[in-house]
Amino acid sequence: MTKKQTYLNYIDGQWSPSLSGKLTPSINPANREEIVGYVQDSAGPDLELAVSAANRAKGAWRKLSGAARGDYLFKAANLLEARLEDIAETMMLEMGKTFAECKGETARGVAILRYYAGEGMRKTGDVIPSTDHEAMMFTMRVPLGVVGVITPWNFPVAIPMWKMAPALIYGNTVVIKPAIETSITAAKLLACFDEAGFPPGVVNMVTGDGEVIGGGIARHADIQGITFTGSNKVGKQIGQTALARGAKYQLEMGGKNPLIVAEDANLDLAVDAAITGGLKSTGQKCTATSRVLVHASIYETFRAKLLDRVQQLKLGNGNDASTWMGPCANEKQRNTVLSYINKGIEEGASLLFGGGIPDNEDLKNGYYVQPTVFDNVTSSMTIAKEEIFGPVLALMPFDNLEEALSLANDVEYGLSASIFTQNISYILTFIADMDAGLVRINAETAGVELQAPFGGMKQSSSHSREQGQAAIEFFTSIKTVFLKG
Ligand SMILES: NC(=O)C1=CN([C@@H]2O[C@H](COP(=O)(O)OP(=O)(O)OC[C@H]3O[C@@H](n4cnc5c(N)ncnc54)[C@H](O)[C@@H]3O)[C@@H](O)[C@H]2O)C=CC1
Ligand SMILES: O=C(O)CCC(=O)C(=O)O
Repeated sequence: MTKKQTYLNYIDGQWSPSLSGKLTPSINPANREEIVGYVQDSAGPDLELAVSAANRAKGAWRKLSGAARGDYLFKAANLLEARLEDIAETMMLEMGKTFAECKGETARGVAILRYYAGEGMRKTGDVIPSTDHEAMMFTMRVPLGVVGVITPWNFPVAIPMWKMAPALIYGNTVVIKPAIETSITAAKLLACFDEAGFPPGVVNMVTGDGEVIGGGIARHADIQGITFTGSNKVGKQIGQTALARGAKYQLEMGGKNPLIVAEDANLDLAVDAAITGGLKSTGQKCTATSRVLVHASIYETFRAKLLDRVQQLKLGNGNDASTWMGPCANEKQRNTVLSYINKGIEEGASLLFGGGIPDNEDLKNGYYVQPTVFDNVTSSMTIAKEEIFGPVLALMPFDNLEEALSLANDVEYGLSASIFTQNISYILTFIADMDAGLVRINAETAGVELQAPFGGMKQSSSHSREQGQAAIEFFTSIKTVFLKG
């Protein structure tokens, strides 16, 4: 057996082992016996070194022009593009998505870097007329300082990139703590920044336990901004810790996203959207469809078409080109999904398909769970309310659009939502009355575009927006300048 590689922290422009001397294996969720490699199980003193390095680097980095910072991002983008296959394969091995999805996501990472590299040349302020005709008044955007980036395992390239790239282009230095499950992918991303020649301390990565390193970032007095994507529980803790010490924070958390299928919908397209939006990436997207609300007049036809398709989905290792859906990303996640499925059954929903661990011999070493469809779901059931983050669809009938929207909005989350219809009045009502940060018409609930603002309403986010030009709002402060000769 070949010895698996150990990946290091990246601090102050150097690859360094944790002072703790401890390592954590990264396990392939498609085969729990396969160790992908080892990453540093870091402790507080490692974080201390990274934050000090970022703090030392921030003065010179913010003084560079946006164009100069953009040049570094362009170089990192080119390196990521050149390593796309390797990084995509690492992502697949660490979290189980299909190779095609991993390649798509890595290409998205390249595009995000290029988009924000270009932002370095765009305006960062406004001229505002002063009441004093001899004075000039304008705003300028200034960086926060050191930004802590805490990311999950479900988009191991895209999420770090859509947080790090805007943080850097607007003049901040960064300390990232990726999810432990996908820390090798993160190390390979950081290698692109290293080889792009970023000055030491501008980007730093410390891998390790969520509470120790992520919590350490939230508490650290020298970190002025924290951007987080992950669970609602951890997000709220980070928000409270940051608020208590006056740091800026941005939280992107869960969703319980509805897909509404009106009586005039193109049923084949709506079925496609329910399947790809709900089950691709094994349902592990905050934008995944989890509730499918179908008009009563077409409910049975839709259900039959959906079941027919779901039964044909092929589970397997992401490296097999015929695989449609991989495993859950880790054992804890599979246990969570199975416990939600059991809750659905206990609370009286009808299990139409799936509901358990597949019994195929070739899948027994992975954290697989069958794609699952429930019928007779009511909005008071746990599976209709809480984020499952797994391949589980809950079908619910409705009689009119008003009822559909009331069901769709009857959850604590408000991230994304879709409707399938050709009826312009339904479309306008849906756009106006759906409480979600992302509303999509005749398209699945998942899939965001990097140049547009992304974020949720209600409990889905801390109400700021990521991506596109909206990112400038979080990663900078506004300075208003009054200038008189
Ligand atoms: N919105 C999204 O895209 C995501 C949502 N989730 C939701 O969260 C559930 C649990 O997944 P987890 O991986 O356990 O998410 P998590 O919220 O525990 O982890 C996300 C990130 O936060 C870090 N973290 C964990 N505890 C922390 C703490 N006390 N302080 C600071 N940072 C901490 C983790 O190490 C990771 O980097 C999923 O079932 C899903 O419902 C998970 C991943 C992504
Ligand atoms: O749907 C997407 O492309 C993005 C989803 C996402 O941001 C997430 O799951 O964290």
